[in-house]
Amino acid sequence: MASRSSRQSYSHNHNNGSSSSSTSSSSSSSSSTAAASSRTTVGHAQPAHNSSGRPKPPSATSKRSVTLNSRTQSFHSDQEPGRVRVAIRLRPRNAEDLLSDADFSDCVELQPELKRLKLSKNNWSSESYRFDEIFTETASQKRVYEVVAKPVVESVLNGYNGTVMAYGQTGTGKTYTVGRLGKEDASERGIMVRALEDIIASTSPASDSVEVSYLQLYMESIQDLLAPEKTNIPINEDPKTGEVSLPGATVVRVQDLDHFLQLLQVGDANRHAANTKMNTESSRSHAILMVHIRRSVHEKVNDEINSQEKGTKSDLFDGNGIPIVRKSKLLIVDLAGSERIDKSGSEGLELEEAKFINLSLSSLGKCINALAENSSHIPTRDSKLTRLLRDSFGGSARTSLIVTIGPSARHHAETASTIMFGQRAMKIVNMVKLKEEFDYESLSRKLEGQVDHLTAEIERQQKLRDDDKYKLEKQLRECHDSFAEARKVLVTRSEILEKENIHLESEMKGILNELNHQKDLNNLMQDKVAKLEMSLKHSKQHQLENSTYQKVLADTTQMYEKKMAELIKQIEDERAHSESAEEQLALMKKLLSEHQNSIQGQKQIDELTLKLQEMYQLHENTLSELQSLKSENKDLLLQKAKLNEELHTVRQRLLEQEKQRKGIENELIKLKRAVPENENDFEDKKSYMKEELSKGSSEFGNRMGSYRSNPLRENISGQRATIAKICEEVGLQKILQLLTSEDSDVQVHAVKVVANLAAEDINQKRIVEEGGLDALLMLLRSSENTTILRVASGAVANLAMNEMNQALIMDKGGALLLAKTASKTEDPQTLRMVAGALANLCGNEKLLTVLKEDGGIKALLGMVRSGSSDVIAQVARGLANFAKCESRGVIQGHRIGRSLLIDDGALTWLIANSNTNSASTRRHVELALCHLAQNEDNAKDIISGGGVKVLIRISVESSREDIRNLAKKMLRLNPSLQADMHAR
Ligand SMILES: Nc1ncnc2c1ncn2[C@@H]1O[C@H](COP(=O)(O)OP(=O)(O)OP(=O)(O)O)[C@@H](O)[C@H]1O
Repeated sequence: MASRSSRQSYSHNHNNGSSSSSTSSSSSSSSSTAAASSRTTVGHAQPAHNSSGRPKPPSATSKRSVTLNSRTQSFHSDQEPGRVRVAIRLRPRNAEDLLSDADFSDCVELQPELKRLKLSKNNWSSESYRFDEIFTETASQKRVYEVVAKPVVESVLNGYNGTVMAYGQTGTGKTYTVGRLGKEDASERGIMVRALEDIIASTSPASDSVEVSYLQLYMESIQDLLAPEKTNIPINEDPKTGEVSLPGATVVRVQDLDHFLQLLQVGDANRHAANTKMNTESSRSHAILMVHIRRSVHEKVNDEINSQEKGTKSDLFDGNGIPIVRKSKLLIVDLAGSERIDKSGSEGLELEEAKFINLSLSSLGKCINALAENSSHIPTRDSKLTRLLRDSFGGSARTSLIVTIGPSARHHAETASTIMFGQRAMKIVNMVKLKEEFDYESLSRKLEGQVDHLTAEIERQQKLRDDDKYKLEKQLRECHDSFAEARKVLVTRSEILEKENIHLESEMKGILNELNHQKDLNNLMQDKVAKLEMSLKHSKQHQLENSTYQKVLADTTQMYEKKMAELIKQIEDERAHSESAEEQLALMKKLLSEHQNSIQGQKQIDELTLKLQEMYQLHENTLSELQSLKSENKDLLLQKAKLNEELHTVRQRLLEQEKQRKGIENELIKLKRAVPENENDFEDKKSYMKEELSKGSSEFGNRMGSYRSNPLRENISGQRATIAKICEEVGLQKILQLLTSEDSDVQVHAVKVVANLAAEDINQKRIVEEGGLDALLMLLRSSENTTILRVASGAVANLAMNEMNQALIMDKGGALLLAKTASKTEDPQTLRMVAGALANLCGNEKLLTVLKEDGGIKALLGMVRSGSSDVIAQVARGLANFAKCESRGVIQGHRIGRSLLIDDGALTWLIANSNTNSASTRRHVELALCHLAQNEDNAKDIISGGGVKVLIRISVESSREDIRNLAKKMLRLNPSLQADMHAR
């Protein structure tokens, strides 16, 4: 139930929808509609409104839109979005009604079409009431669900909290309406099952979660119906949001409807039911089903919100599709019966139950009255039920109430009060709020996923690039190799060609020379032939002229002709030779040109070079591509780093939020728990342990064992650890400053913390160094507060355990102050602390004289007046310490004279209390007497005080063997005591 301040700004008072008539039943239309319209104009949260661009609340689910009939819509009309809706359901007559109400007269008459109910007091008077819906006894479970609960369920699916509750007298059908499992007949299913059916159908297990807790509130104790051993579960109320939660309750994630049915069955089996006279199946507890829905909001919606709320969200989230979750809670409550105790005939435990039920229901009624009347105080804290339902009435949830009534006139009074309850509830207007938040967890998961994806992508690209690079380098190497090979081949070939060329050229030269020679010869022959022809001509002339010579001439001619033929043949041969030489030359030339052609290989080299250049270019390109990929890679890495940073920021925020929340919770708890209630126990045990340790008692080991396992000790060490942590966080200096605070409460807490710190050896030095001892002594000097005096004395006692501090305490007048404190208080706890402190100081041999002068011994002895065995035990311990130090001084030879204890009357007290019942006191008294007996100078007083007899008894009867032996030794070694013994 919301606080008055928040509610006032949203709600508006509403007229009662009832009208009464005396002789006839009138269906007065005192208009709740009119009132409702006035309510909606008063700045209501308007969840149905979509002007803000937010998803339209309660009327539609995002996954499965469920069509509502006109009656459903009017029940949850958008006109009054936050008002608590109330429906009446009339149970059919049962066998008992039929038996008891012989005349079948009903006290109620339903007018469902008018949404009115007439309640007849008697035959002549009735009252008419208007409700949001009226269900007759024939109304089906399905219709009841669809009208009353389904709109709430849809609203919850859209991110609003919702409550559906059944209220009514025992046996009127609350459990039937709300909790019926309907295992055999699905049409019988109640609201819980139907609600979960819809929720499961409208959510996706991949992105959403549906979790349930099932509890009962029985006799003001919340019990987990899914784990019945969990009882008394505390209620947690968020001081900021007012959200109510039960951190100790079992929360089960629902897998499917069968799973939920199983859970419900287990819960129902555990539900405590006691029979009453009115209904053998009566539920004596309030059953509460809590359904927590967490839904991821679609990206689109997210974008819409981002665009609507630009500037309000951090840049980090802009355009990134940050997941948003809607968390909502549905409460389905089956209240225990609202019958009157006297009428139910309850007795014994059932009477007690009924009282608790009445307590919770009546405080629910009070809250509803207060809310309906716009009261400034809503008494939500009166019962656990109202604390649990704090948010359901006047809070931020959408609430439907189904009021169940029976028809019988016998229950007129209960029915009337039930109806009035419903009427008042109708006036309450809630401030329905959408609860959306960034899903930092899934954002974190999403970012992690992105980072992983990017990392894998970078690695993949890097690998691809490495592969490409490797391939290109390989190709390049191969090109280089083939280029070098080709070059080598070309060089060899060109060398060979060169050589061949030179050879051919020289051969050609030779042929040319020969040809020229042949030509010359030819010319010569031609000249010769020409000359011969000339001579032949001349001869022929001579033949003519000289016939004698004709024959010779003929012979000569014949010879010359022969010779000419020979010469001609020779010329032709030469010609042929020349031709073959020319042919050879042509061949040579051809060969030469061929060779020259082969010189074109050079061109191939050039081409290859060109090709290589191209490949170089390609390589260059690849390199530049590599370069750009590298820079892309760099960008990706930068993006990754940015995402990591964002992830870190988000995690930090999550941690901070969590830390802040825990910090606030813990601070309170810490402050409450910081100081153990009974630190004295610890002190006792600690000094006891120290003492026992110093004696090396064998039985101490056993005791120590049991002490270690003592839960009190564990508790105290836990508290000590908490205090040490606080000290670490707050700082000792600040805590010590608080000792001087003007607020005595603060002083009390501070001195308790300091006392606890002082109990630990490791803290004592620091406390003294930082002025803690001065502050504690100041408190002893000035405070009148018993607690402060007690705890400060305890703290001084703790510090006085440390030998280094003992002289300081004495120097600063600690003994005087302790003595003064002892004289001004009668509080045994304080006296015990003071006695403990003085007893610790008594253990320092150097301080004995000053301690006595400052009145320490007198103060010790004075404190026995309290009669407290704890105080007396400390006194005895102090005297034993004192006597022991003295006897040590006597043995070492630097102390003479009788004991300082004797003047102050300690010996007399020791002798008188040597037979005390307290084992601890007795042991210390025995020890003190033994040590006093060590000093010959004390003998006279011991003898005169009757101490010899006591020492003899100690030597025989002491429970401790070492003390018996010590007493025997003293009696034997002290001559005066020996003499006295013999004289007896
Ligand atoms: N509308 C209904 N139709 C048929 N039977 C009904 C109807 N309402 C209640 N009953 C029957 O009446 C009996 C009492 O109902 P139920 O146990 O639900 O009452 P209740 O209000 O929850 O009682 P209690 O407060 O004691 O738990 C049951 O047997 C139930 O089946």
